[in-house]
Amino acid sequence: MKPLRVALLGCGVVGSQVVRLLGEQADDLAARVGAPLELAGVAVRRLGRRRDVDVDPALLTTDAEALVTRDDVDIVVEVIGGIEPARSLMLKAMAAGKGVVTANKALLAEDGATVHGAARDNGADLYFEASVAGAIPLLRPLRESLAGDRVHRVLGIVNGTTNYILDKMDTTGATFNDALEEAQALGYAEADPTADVEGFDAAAKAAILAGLAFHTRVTAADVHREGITDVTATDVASARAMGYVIKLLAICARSDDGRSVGVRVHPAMIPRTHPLASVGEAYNAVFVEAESAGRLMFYGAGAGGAPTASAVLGDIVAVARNRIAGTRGPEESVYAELPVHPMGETVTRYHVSLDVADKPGVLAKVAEVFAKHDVSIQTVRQEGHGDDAQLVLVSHRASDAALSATIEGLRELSIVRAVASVMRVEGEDTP
Ligand SMILES: NC(=O)C1=CN([C@@H]2O[C@H](COP(=O)(O)OP(=O)(O)OC[C@H]3O[C@@H](n4cnc5c(N)ncnc54)[C@H](OP(=O)(O)O)[C@@H]3O)[C@@H](O)[C@H]2O)C=CC1
Ligand SMILES: N[C@@H](CC=O)C(=O)O
Repeated sequence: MKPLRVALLGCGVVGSQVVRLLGEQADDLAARVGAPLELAGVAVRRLGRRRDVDVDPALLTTDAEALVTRDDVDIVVEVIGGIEPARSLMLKAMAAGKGVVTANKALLAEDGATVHGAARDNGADLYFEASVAGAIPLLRPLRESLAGDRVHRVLGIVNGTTNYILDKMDTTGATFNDALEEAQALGYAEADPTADVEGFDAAAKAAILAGLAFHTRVTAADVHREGITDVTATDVASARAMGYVIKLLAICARSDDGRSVGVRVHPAMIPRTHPLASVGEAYNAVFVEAESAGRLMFYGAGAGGAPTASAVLGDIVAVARNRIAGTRGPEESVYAELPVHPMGETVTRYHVSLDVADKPGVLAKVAEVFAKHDVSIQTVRQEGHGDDAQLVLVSHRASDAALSATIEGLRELSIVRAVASVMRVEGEDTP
């Protein structure tokens, strides 16, 4: 059988592992696909750079544009990252009739409409399993296995770098910066790690997940996003002391009436007994709650070269099989135009620590502010005395707007020296 030829765009952390797997597993892949898979070329930025894998120098090129339209190329794999030139190269490849595989969540979340539109208009395959949660097969189940169900909520840990940092801060007392450096050295972080620690990467993944789960269009700009740069060692330690752990969560949920969706990424305290609490290192875990299927949990390596390359290879095999069979994979299924509601309308709970004057009447004044905004207090306790006195409160569920107005009100109280920390609490009532 005639080989299927793969053009690889990018040979960094992920791309080098794609090259390795294509070489090491050539016989098995040929047997599974029904034809050999051959590398037609590898586009990079710097030809002379040392790589984690041996690449035949004759395959390397800096002319990615020429590579993606070559007649002898069947499948284009984009693992460059970022918006341009990745988008133009993928559009060119699809216009030239190639099947495309990508791990590029930033692009899909920013301009999925253009990329999916090009796949539709050109009758081209577009597979992107590696764009969310690394090795975990998550998008295919959402796109295909759950296509007959109604998904209500998708919730989980979708960024390996921030999970690695928070886990190390919690379990070894590592500093934020040391843990981030380790995550970078291990190949988990984005080229610009701000994307990880400020929550942009998780927000892009949340947008992709929400779009697939609810058959609607969600872009990164629609996602409420908070990163982990404000999470301090003290926050981590006090969460631990109270039986919680801090995780960066992505939460995509239909509203109760089903007419809108909420999509948010922020750090949250979850009880240590919650299944997500034990997700350590750069692992990811995602719950999907569907009407008939009930609650499903997906867990595995969320970042890193080899795990991500595993997902890329799965997509290459799918595209290759489609080409041999003369079929196409699933098109994007966007039929519901569900607005994304503002974060203020989302119902959450807050954990609040206040540095307060240690004198009678303080609790009453604080409680008055909560009551003014119609927010009910679930628990309250005092820690420390005198100059070290702190009130630690956990609210019942209320709209995020009411909760943030409560915090503003507390800041204005003269008996509150400082709002020491505010963190959302998740996972006590639901998984
Ligand atoms: N790392 C991970 O754990 C995961 C990454 N991803 C996604 O995979 C993609 C790749 O990530 P990763 O491998 O970590 O990134 P790297 O930065 O390690 O690799 C990027 C590669 O792209 C090449 N490149 C950059 N610009 C160009 C250009 N203009 N033309 C041709 N080649 C170019 C670089 O070339 P050169 O080597 O010469 O500099 C490099 O080989 C991103 O979209 C990322 O979000 C998804 C899941 C997990
Ligand atoms: N930087 C990302 C890589 C995988 O998507 C992460 O840390 O999760």
